[in-house]
Amino acid sequence: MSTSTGYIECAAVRKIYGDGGQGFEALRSVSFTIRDGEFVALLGPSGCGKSTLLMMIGGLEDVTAGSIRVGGAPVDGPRPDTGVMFQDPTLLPWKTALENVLFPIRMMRQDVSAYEPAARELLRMAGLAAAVDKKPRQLSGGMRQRVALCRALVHRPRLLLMDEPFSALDAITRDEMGVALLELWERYKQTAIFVTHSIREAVFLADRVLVMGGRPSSIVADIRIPFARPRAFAVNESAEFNEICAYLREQIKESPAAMA
Ligand SMILES: Nc1ncnc2c1ncn2[C@@H]1O[C@H](COP(=O)(O)OP(=O)(O)OP(=O)(O)O)[C@@H](O)[C@H]1O
Repeated sequence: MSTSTGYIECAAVRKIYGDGGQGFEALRSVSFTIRDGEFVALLGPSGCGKSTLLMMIGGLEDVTAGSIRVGGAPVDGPRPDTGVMFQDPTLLPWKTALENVLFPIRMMRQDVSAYEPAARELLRMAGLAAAVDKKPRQLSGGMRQRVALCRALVHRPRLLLMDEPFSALDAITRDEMGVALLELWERYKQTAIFVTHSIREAVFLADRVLVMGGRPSSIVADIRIPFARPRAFAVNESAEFNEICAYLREQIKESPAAMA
Protein backbone atom coordinates (compact mmCIF):
# COMPACT_ATOMS: atom_id res chain seq x y z
CA MET A 1 0.00 0.00 0.00
CA SER A 2 1.21 3.54 -0.61
CA THR A 3 -0.64 6.76 0.02
CA SER A 4 -0.08 10.21 -1.34
CA THR A 5 0.68 11.38 2.20
CA GLY A 6 3.23 8.86 3.44
CA TYR A 7 5.30 6.74 1.11
CA ILE A 8 8.20 6.67 3.57
CA GLU A 9 7.42 6.80 7.28
CA CYS A 10 10.18 7.01 9.87
CA ALA A 11 8.89 6.85 13.44
CA ALA A 12 11.13 7.45 16.47
CA VAL A 13 14.09 5.87 14.68
CA ARG A 14 17.16 5.29 16.79
CA LYS A 15 20.55 3.95 15.74
CA ILE A 16 23.27 2.75 18.09
CA TYR A 17 26.49 1.43 16.60
CA GLY A 18 28.24 -1.20 18.74
CA ASP A 19 26.65 -2.61 21.88
CA GLY A 20 26.22 -2.13 25.58
CA GLY A 21 28.16 0.64 27.29
CA GLN A 22 30.54 0.77 24.30
CA GLY A 23 27.75 1.70 21.89
CA PHE A 24 27.66 5.02 20.03
CA GLU A 25 24.22 6.56 19.59
CA ALA A 26 24.31 8.04 16.10
CA LEU A 27 20.58 8.87 15.73
CA ARG A 28 17.75 9.42 18.19
CA SER A 29 14.05 10.24 17.75
CA VAL A 30 14.13 10.61 13.98
CA SER A 31 10.56 10.95 12.73
CA PHE A 32 9.31 12.22 9.37
CA THR A 33 7.12 11.28 6.44
CA ILE A 34 7.98 11.57 2.75
CA ARG A 35 5.24 11.72 0.11
CA ASP A 36 5.20 9.50 -2.95
CA GLY A 37 7.15 11.33 -5.66
CA GLU A 38 8.74 13.86 -3.33
CA PHE A 39 12.42 14.83 -3.77
CA VAL A 40 14.00 15.25 -0.35
CA ALA A 41 17.54 16.34 0.47
CA LEU A 42 19.19 15.19 3.71
CA LEU A 43 21.58 17.96 4.67
CA GLY A 44 24.01 18.23 7.56
CA PRO A 45 27.64 18.30 8.64
CA SER A 46 29.98 15.35 8.41
CA GLY A 47 29.12 12.62 10.91
CA CYS A 48 25.52 13.70 11.57
CA GLY A 49 24.14 10.37 10.36
CA LYS A 50 22.90 11.16 6.85
CA SER A 51 24.35 7.99 5.32
CA THR A 52 23.18 5.91 8.27
CA LEU A 53 19.61 7.11 7.82
CA LEU A 54 19.72 6.60 4.04
CA MET A 55 21.08 3.07 4.44
CA MET A 56 18.39 2.21 6.98
CA ILE A 57 15.66 3.43 4.58
CA GLY A 58 17.26 1.28 1.86
CA GLY A 59 17.29 -1.77 4.16
CA LEU A 60 21.10 -1.88 4.06
CA GLU A 61 21.54 -1.08 7.77
CA ASP A 62 19.51 -2.26 10.78
CA VAL A 63 17.35 0.06 12.87
CA THR A 64 18.10 -0.17 16.62
CA ALA A 65 14.65 1.08 17.70
CA GLY A 66 11.62 2.73 16.12
CA SER A 67 10.33 1.83 12.67
CA ILE A 68 10.77 2.62 8.99
CA ARG A 69 8.03 1.79 6.51
CA VAL A 70 8.26 2.18 2.73
CA GLY A 71 5.07 1.87 0.69
CA GLY A 72 3.25 0.73 3.83
CA ALA A 73 5.57 -2.22 4.55
CA PRO A 74 8.24 -2.38 7.26
CA VAL A 75 11.78 -2.27 5.85
CA ASP A 76 13.46 -5.59 6.56
CA GLY A 77 16.22 -5.67 3.92
CA PRO A 78 17.14 -4.34 0.46
CA ARG A 79 14.20 -4.06 -1.97
CA PRO A 80 14.27 -4.44 -5.75
CA ASP A 81 12.09 -1.34 -6.20
CA THR A 82 14.96 0.85 -4.98
CA GLY A 83 17.79 2.39 -7.00
CA VAL A 84 20.95 3.41 -5.16
CA MET A 85 23.76 5.74 -6.13
CA PHE A 86 26.97 6.47 -4.21
CA GLN A 87 29.87 8.92 -4.46
CA ASP A 88 31.91 6.29 -6.28
CA PRO A 89 30.20 5.13 -9.49
CA THR A 90 31.68 1.59 -9.11
CA LEU A 91 31.34 0.70 -12.80
CA LEU A 92 32.70 -2.60 -14.09
CA PRO A 93 35.81 -1.54 -16.06
CA TRP A 94 35.58 -4.32 -18.65
CA LYS A 95 31.97 -3.57 -19.57
CA THR A 96 30.63 -0.80 -21.81
CA ALA A 97 28.40 2.01 -20.56
CA LEU A 98 25.33 0.17 -21.89
CA GLU A 99 26.37 -3.12 -20.27
CA ASN A 100 27.01 -1.34 -16.97
CA VAL A 101 23.55 0.23 -17.06
CA LEU A 102 22.00 -3.18 -17.74
CA PHE A 103 24.05 -4.94 -15.08
CA PRO A 104 21.40 -4.81 -12.29
CA ILE A 105 18.91 -6.43 -14.69
CA ARG A 106 21.38 -9.24 -15.28
CA MET A 107 21.91 -9.58 -11.51
CA MET A 108 18.14 -9.80 -10.98
CA ARG A 109 18.09 -12.55 -13.64
CA GLN A 110 15.62 -10.65 -15.78
CA ASP A 111 15.44 -10.44 -19.56
CA VAL A 112 18.24 -7.99 -20.41
CA SER A 113 17.08 -7.48 -24.00
CA ALA A 114 13.68 -6.27 -22.75
CA TYR A 115 15.41 -3.45 -20.86
CA GLU A 116 17.92 -2.48 -23.56
CA PRO A 117 15.70 0.17 -25.24
CA ALA A 118 15.09 1.80 -21.84
CA ALA A 119 18.82 1.72 -21.06
CA ARG A 120 19.67 3.34 -24.40
CA GLU A 121 17.00 5.99 -23.87
CA LEU A 122 18.31 6.79 -20.38
CA LEU A 123 21.86 7.11 -21.71
CA ARG A 124 20.59 9.37 -24.51
CA MET A 125 18.72 11.57 -22.02
CA ALA A 126 21.84 11.73 -19.86
CA GLY A 127 23.81 13.10 -22.84
CA LEU A 128 25.69 9.84 -23.40
CA ALA A 129 24.30 8.69 -26.76
CA ALA A 130 27.81 8.68 -28.23
CA ALA A 131 29.28 6.83 -25.23
CA VAL A 132 27.00 3.78 -25.20
CA ASP A 133 29.79 1.41 -26.31
CA LYS A 134 32.64 3.08 -24.43
CA LYS A 135 34.37 1.54 -21.42
CA PRO A 136 34.55 3.49 -18.11
CA ARG A 137 38.25 4.40 -18.63
CA GLN A 138 37.24 6.23 -21.83
CA LEU A 139 34.75 8.41 -19.91
CA SER A 140 35.22 11.50 -17.71
CA GLY A 141 34.28 11.43 -14.01
CA GLY A 142 31.00 13.21 -14.74
CA MET A 143 30.17 10.80 -17.57
CA ARG A 144 30.86 7.83 -15.31
CA GLN A 145 28.50 9.23 -12.69
CA ARG A 146 25.85 9.72 -15.42
CA VAL A 147 26.21 6.03 -16.28
CA ALA A 148 25.78 5.19 -12.57
CA LEU A 149 22.63 7.33 -12.50
CA CYS A 150 21.20 5.52 -15.55
CA ARG A 151 22.06 2.20 -13.89
CA ALA A 152 20.18 3.24 -10.73
CA LEU A 153 17.12 4.13 -12.84
CA VAL A 154 17.05 1.36 -15.45
CA HIS A 155 14.65 -0.91 -13.60
CA ARG A 156 12.28 2.02 -12.97
CA PRO A 157 12.63 2.05 -9.18
CA ARG A 158 9.94 3.79 -7.15
CA LEU A 159 12.58 5.00 -4.74
CA LEU A 160 15.94 6.53 -5.63
CA LEU A 161 18.52 6.81 -2.81
CA MET A 162 21.62 8.91 -3.49
CA ASP A 163 24.55 9.33 -1.09
CA GLU A 164 26.62 12.37 -2.08
CA PRO A 165 26.75 11.14 -5.67
CA PHE A 166 28.39 14.28 -7.09
CA SER A 167 30.74 15.27 -4.27
CA ALA A 168 33.88 13.92 -5.97
CA LEU A 169 33.25 15.99 -9.11
CA ASP A 170 34.56 19.47 -9.89
CA ALA A 171 32.17 22.38 -9.27
CA ILE A 172 31.10 22.90 -12.90
CA THR A 173 30.52 19.21 -13.56
CA ARG A 174 28.66 18.96 -10.27
CA ASP A 175 26.25 21.73 -11.32
CA GLU A 176 25.74 20.01 -14.69
CA MET A 177 25.02 16.72 -12.93
CA GLY A 178 22.35 18.39 -10.80
CA VAL A 179 20.61 19.63 -13.95
CA ALA A 180 20.93 16.18 -15.60
CA LEU A 181 19.53 14.49 -12.50
CA LEU A 182 16.50 16.77 -12.42
CA GLU A 183 15.85 16.21 -16.15
CA LEU A 184 15.80 12.45 -15.59
CA TRP A 185 13.82 12.68 -12.38
CA GLU A 186 11.19 14.96 -14.00
CA ARG A 187 10.39 12.14 -16.38
CA TYR A 188 9.31 9.53 -13.81
CA LYS A 189 9.22 11.47 -10.52
CA GLN A 190 10.39 8.65 -8.31
CA THR A 191 10.50 9.36 -4.61
CA ALA A 192 14.09 10.55 -4.19
CA ILE A 193 16.36 11.06 -1.18
CA PHE A 194 19.62 12.88 -1.82
CA VAL A 195 22.34 13.12 0.86
CA THR A 196 24.62 16.13 0.61
CA HIS A 197 26.85 18.53 2.57
CA SER A 198 26.12 21.25 0.05
CA ILE A 199 23.37 23.67 1.01
CA ARG A 200 23.07 25.06 -2.53
CA GLU A 201 22.85 21.60 -4.06
CA ALA A 202 20.09 20.64 -1.60
CA VAL A 203 18.06 23.79 -2.30
CA PHE A 204 18.42 23.50 -6.07
CA LEU A 205 17.42 19.84 -6.25
CA ALA A 206 14.84 19.22 -3.56
CA ASP A 207 11.18 19.84 -2.84
CA ARG A 208 12.07 19.68 0.81
CA VAL A 209 15.27 19.80 2.85
CA LEU A 210 15.65 17.89 6.12
CA VAL A 211 18.53 19.26 8.19
CA MET A 212 20.24 16.81 10.54
CA GLY A 213 22.33 17.65 13.57
CA GLY A 214 22.58 17.56 17.35
CA ARG A 215 24.06 15.11 19.83
CA PRO A 216 22.80 12.46 19.22
CA SER A 217 21.63 13.53 15.81
CA SER A 218 18.01 13.99 14.71
CA ILE A 219 16.06 16.19 12.29
CA VAL A 220 16.55 19.79 13.40
CA ALA A 221 14.78 21.57 10.53
CA ASP A 222 12.32 20.60 7.79
CA ILE A 223 12.13 23.22 5.05
CA ARG A 224 9.89 23.26 1.98
CA ILE A 225 11.61 24.63 -1.15
CA PRO A 226 9.17 26.84 -3.06
CA PHE A 227 10.71 26.90 -6.57
CA ALA A 228 8.52 25.64 -9.42
CA ARG A 229 9.37 22.63 -11.56
CA PRO A 230 10.82 22.01 -14.01
CA ARG A 231 13.57 23.99 -12.31
CA ALA A 232 16.13 25.93 -14.31
CA PHE A 233 19.68 26.40 -13.03
CA ALA A 234 19.08 30.17 -13.03
CA VAL A 235 17.04 29.73 -9.84
CA ASN A 236 20.47 29.55 -8.12
CA GLU A 237 20.90 33.26 -8.71
CA SER A 238 17.65 34.46 -7.17
CA ALA A 239 17.54 36.44 -3.91
CA GLU A 240 15.03 33.96 -2.46
CA PHE A 241 17.43 31.07 -3.18
CA ASN A 242 20.19 32.86 -1.27
CA GLU A 243 17.85 33.66 1.64
CA ILE A 244 16.87 29.99 1.98
CA CYS A 245 20.55 28.97 1.86
CA ALA A 246 21.40 31.52 4.58
CA TYR A 247 18.56 30.23 6.76
CA LEU A 248 19.71 26.62 6.36
CA ARG A 249 23.31 27.62 7.15
CA GLU A 250 22.09 29.08 10.46
CA GLN A 251 20.19 25.88 11.28
CA ILE A 252 23.31 23.80 10.67
CA LYS A 253 25.50 26.13 12.77
CA GLU A 254 23.12 25.86 15.70
CA SER A 255 23.14 22.04 15.71
CA PRO A 256 26.65 20.64 15.34
CA ALA A 257 26.83 16.88 14.98
CA ALA A 258 28.23 14.38 17.44
CA MET A 259 31.26 12.37 16.33
CA ALA A 260 31.87 8.73 17.21
N1 LIG B 1 29.74 1.00 11.14
C1 LIG B 1 29.88 1.97 12.05
N2 LIG B 1 30.32 1.69 13.30
C2 LIG B 1 30.46 2.64 14.25
N3 LIG B 1 30.16 3.95 14.03
C3 LIG B 1 29.71 4.29 12.82
C4 LIG B 1 29.56 3.33 11.77
N4 LIG B 1 29.09 3.97 10.66
C5 LIG B 1 28.97 5.26 11.02
N5 LIG B 1 29.35 5.45 12.31
C6 LIG B 1 29.33 6.73 13.04
O1 LIG B 1 28.00 7.20 13.04
C7 LIG B 1 27.97 8.62 12.83
C8 LIG B 1 27.16 8.90 11.59
O2 LIG B 1 27.89 8.45 10.44
P1 LIG B 1 27.35 8.69 8.97
O3 LIG B 1 28.36 8.16 8.01
O4 LIG B 1 25.97 8.19 8.88
O5 LIG B 1 27.33 10.30 8.92
P2 LIG B 1 27.24 11.25 7.65
O6 LIG B 1 26.43 12.42 8.07
O7 LIG B 1 26.76 10.50 6.47
O8 LIG B 1 28.77 11.65 7.48
P3 LIG B 1 29.55 12.13 6.14
O9 LIG B 1 28.83 13.34 5.66
O10 LIG B 1 30.94 12.42 6.63
O11 LIG B 1 29.50 10.98 5.18
C9 LIG B 1 29.42 9.06 12.72
O12 LIG B 1 29.83 9.56 13.98
C10 LIG B 1 30.17 7.79 12.36
O13 LIG B 1 31.50 7.81 12.86
